[in-house]
Amino acid sequence: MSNRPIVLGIVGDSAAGKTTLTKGIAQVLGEENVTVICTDDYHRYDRVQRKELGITALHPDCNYLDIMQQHLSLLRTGQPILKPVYSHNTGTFEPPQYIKPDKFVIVEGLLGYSTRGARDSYDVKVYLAPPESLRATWKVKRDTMKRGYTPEQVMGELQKREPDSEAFIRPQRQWSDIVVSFYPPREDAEESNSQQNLNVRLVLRPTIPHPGFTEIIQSNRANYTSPIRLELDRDMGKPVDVLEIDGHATKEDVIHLERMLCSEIPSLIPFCSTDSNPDLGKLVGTTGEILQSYPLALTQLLISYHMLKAARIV
Ligand SMILES: Nc1ncnc2c1ncn2[C@@H]1O[C@H](COP(=O)(O)OP(=O)(O)O)[C@@H](O)[C@H]1O
Ligand SMILES: O=C(COP(=O)(O)O)[C@H](O)[C@H](O)COP(=O)(O)O
Repeated sequence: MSNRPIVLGIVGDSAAGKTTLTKGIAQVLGEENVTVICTDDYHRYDRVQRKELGITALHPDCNYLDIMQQHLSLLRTGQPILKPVYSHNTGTFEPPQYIKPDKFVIVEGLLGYSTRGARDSYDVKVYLAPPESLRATWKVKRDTMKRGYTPEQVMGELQKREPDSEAFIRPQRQWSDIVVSFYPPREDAEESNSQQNLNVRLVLRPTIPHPGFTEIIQSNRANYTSPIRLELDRDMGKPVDVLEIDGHATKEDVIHLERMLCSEIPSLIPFCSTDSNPDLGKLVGTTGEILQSYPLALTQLLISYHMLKAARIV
C-alpha cells in the first residue's frame, strides 16, 4: 500500500457533471477515505469583481493557479494545506480551511490540468465532456435552482464564456487518461436530454493500463447492437479504445463487466454491484429527483478500479 494519497483529477466545464461523478466515486471508495478539493476555491476574484472586470471564472488570470499547483503537490506528498474557500451560495470568499489529505484525494474543477506542474500531481486524470446542449440544460437547471441565477442570466453567461471554454477548458481533454461523456440516446430527443437512460462513452487512452475489456466483451455477444461495446477510435488525433454503455443496458448486460472489474481488486468486491451496494449509479437529478443508471455505476467502478490499483502498486 502506498503511504501517500492517491490523487484523482476530474476536470470539465461548468455543469459538466464533475460534482456528481466525484460524489459517486467517493461513495465507492468510502467517504471517510476521501478528501474532495474543488479548484473553484482558487478563484482570484469574487462574483462582483469578476463582473466589474469583465473576466470569466474560466480564465487562468481569474484563478491563483500557482497556489493551486503548490497545494496539489503538497497534498500528493501527504502534507496539509490551508485552502481558500469560495462560496457558490454567496459568490464571495469565506475563511480558509485546514485540510489534511485522506487516503484518496479527488480534485475537481475547471482548470486542474492547465499547468504542467498541476498535471504531474495526479495518478488518474478524468475529463468530463457531455454534449454542449446537455451541459447547457444541466447548467440552467442547477444555477437557477441552487445559485440564484435566472435562466436568461445563465444562457447569457454561457455565451459570454464560450471563447474561454474553447481556449482554456476544452484543450485540457488531451491530458486526460479517461474522457467521460454522458449523452442522450438521441440528440434530438430534447426531453431525454437531462434525465434518465443517458448512455456513456468512455474514451480510454493508453496512458494508464486499463482492464482487459476485450476478452469479456468478445465472449459476451458483442456486436454493433449490443448495449455494451468496445471500439477502436481516435481522440484528438491519438488512438484510443472507446467503451460505450447504453442507458438501456440490463442488469445481465452489466454484470460480467462489474464482476471482471471487481475480481482484479478484492477490496472493490463489496461495492461492485447494485445488489451489494444499492447506492451505486445513483444521482440527484437537476430537479432533485433520484436517478440510478448502469452507465454511471460502471463509470464509478472503472475509475475506482484505477484508484485502488494505484494504491496497491505505487
Ligand atoms: N451523469 C448524469 N446523469 C444525469 N444528470 C447529471 C449527470 N451528471 C450531472 N447531472 C446533472 O447536471 C447538473 C450539473 O452537474 P454537476 O455535477 O453539478 O456539474 P459540475 O460539478 O461539473 O459543475 C447536476 O445538477 C446534475 O443533476
Ligand atoms: O464555472 C463555475 C465553476 O463551478 P461549476 O463547475 O460547479 O459550475 C462557476 O460559475 C464559478 O466557479 C463561479 O461560481 P458562481 O457562478 O457561483 O459565482
